[in-house]
Amino acid sequence: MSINFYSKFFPLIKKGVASVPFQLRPLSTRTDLFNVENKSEEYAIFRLNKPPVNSLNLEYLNLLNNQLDEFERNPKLKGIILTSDVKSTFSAGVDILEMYKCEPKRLEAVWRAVQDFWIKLYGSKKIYIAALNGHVLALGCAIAMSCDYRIMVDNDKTKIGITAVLLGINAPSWVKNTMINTIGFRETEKSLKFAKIYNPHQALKLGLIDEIVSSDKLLSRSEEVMKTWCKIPTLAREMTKESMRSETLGKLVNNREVDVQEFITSTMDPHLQDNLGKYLASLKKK
Ligand SMILES: CC/C=C\C/C=C\CCCC/C=C/C(=O)SCCNC(=O)CCNC(=O)[C@H](O)C(C)(C)COP(=O)(O)OP(=O)(O)OC[C@H]1O[C@@H](n2cnc3c(N)ncnc32)[C@H](O)[C@@H]1OP(=O)(O)O
Repeated sequence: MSINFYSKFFPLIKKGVASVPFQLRPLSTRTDLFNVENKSEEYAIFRLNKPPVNSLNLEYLNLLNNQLDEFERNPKLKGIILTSDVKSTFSAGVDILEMYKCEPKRLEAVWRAVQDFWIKLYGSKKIYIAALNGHVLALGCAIAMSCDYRIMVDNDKTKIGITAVLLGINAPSWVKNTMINTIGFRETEKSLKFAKIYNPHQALKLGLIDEIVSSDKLLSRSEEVMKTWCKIPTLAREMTKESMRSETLGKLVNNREVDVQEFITSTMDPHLQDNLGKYLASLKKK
């Protein structure tokens, strides 16, 4: 069995690795919009920081995609804890302003960047732990589900889920598949069909998250789990992850154009545009 999982799906990245020798990275990387702290050679903490809700627009997705590539290029790095510095929100998903009254070319670029992000994250050989400090909605939920493990703060007001259907959106098949692989077919069907939003205890019961901790323990517990997992034989862990995920991953990798066209067609639909306008207004009114 091939163990070269990442390069199988990212031949260009593979080419980059082959032509650019690995260089030692600085201890941490800080931009205005995220922060990477290398806790040891083996793992890093990756904090999203785009207030007010870490919404994902094209520029931010491109920035995050570059950072995922950066992680992938570091052979010593085994795992990443993905979290957010924004108070009470992990991510509210795609920036709705990218979808409302949008230019088709820009929308296409946004969706390709969303696909890239999911393919890189879901297809990574590294260990990703989602440390969910706050709300985890829509694409934010798909991102969390694409990690290997989810730990969420114990706060009844914190929400996790995907409510696409309320706006007339049929979630893309790779989002559905990611959810099916996390909580099973029946619960996914109920969750998406009825736009279910869960608090942490409901999500834990469902298996949508794996642990709940108090907010002051979120990072220490995530690091504890990460350290344990870093001790697992790397090759076997990577091969297991590949064998568990390659089928689902391949379904999007081999079907990207159809997925792009479906997204553009459904988003440009006047009825959906109308819904998005009302939804945006309701968010602003609060
Ligand atoms: C629209 C499509 C819905 C679902 C699609 C789902 C799945 C399909 C998967 C693939 C496609 C993915 C698409 C998406 O991800 S679209 C994004 C959908 N996201 C949401 O529906 C979340 C909306 N936000 C909220 O519910 C709340 O903001 C949240 C996260 C619970 C935080 O609440 P709170 O702390 O009270 O903050 P505010 O609501 O006051 O928000 C502050 C500020 O941010 C603006 N904002 C919130 N979310 C978004 C967003 N996703 N995009 C752009 N802007 C957003 C909000 O309007 C406020 O703006 P203001 O100017 O008033 O400060």
